[in-house]
Amino acid sequence: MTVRILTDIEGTTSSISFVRDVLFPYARRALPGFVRERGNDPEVRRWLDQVALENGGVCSDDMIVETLQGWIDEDRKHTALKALQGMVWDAGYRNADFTAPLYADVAPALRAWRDAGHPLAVYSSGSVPAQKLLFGHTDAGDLTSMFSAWFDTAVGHKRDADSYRRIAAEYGGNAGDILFLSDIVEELDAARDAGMRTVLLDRREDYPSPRTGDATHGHVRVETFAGIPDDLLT
Ligand SMILES: CSCCC(=O)C(=O)COP(=O)(O)O
Ligand SMILES: [Mg+2]
Repeated sequence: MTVRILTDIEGTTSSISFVRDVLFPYARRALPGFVRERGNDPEVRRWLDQVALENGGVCSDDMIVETLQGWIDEDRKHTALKALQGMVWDAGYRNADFTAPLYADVAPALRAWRDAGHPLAVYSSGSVPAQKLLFGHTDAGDLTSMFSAWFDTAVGHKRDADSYRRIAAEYGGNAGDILFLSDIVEELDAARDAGMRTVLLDRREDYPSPRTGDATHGHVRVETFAGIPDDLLT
């Protein structure tokens, strides 16, 4: 039996501050120009129309942009916002406005797991195109080829056990042979309810006060990928 690894991004492979202080403000600033230039592109329009619908239907593009900026400020994990953010970040990565910093332990661990035969996959609220952009432009180079599967909120929300059941069905193998890595205990609870193995990433840079005891909800807790116990990988 081969253990398959499924990893979250924000707070797990990359710092929360990169997402909140670099990616989100970039999207917030770039959205008005992006909607002006690409708002009639059907792939963009369908998401803008979805936002308008949630706002009662009839909405100017300026109102849609304001709504989206409000959702960014609230860190809403809305599929339309996430799809649009991915398109906006595309220009940022291509123009080298930023690269994606990974925690130093991440690329070596991913390589070691891949070389040991563990399939690797991502599950993030960020859209699959945004995930591929991030792993394609890391400070450790383009890591996209390491991953064999990518999941976003198209399978459901990350605190819902059914999302993990759907991932297990698509990713292959039994849920019990999938190890999910995340910094959010509620996501780990949902993965465990679906039968997956779980590890809580409790990174000091993101969480200055260690989460121990009851705060771990009984999930194995580590501070880096290097600390993940071998028995969870066999
Ligand atoms: C795919 S990178 C952008 C991250 C993002 O938009 C986000 O909401 C992070 O969510 P995660 O599920 O990775 O914690
Ligand atoms: Mg996270």
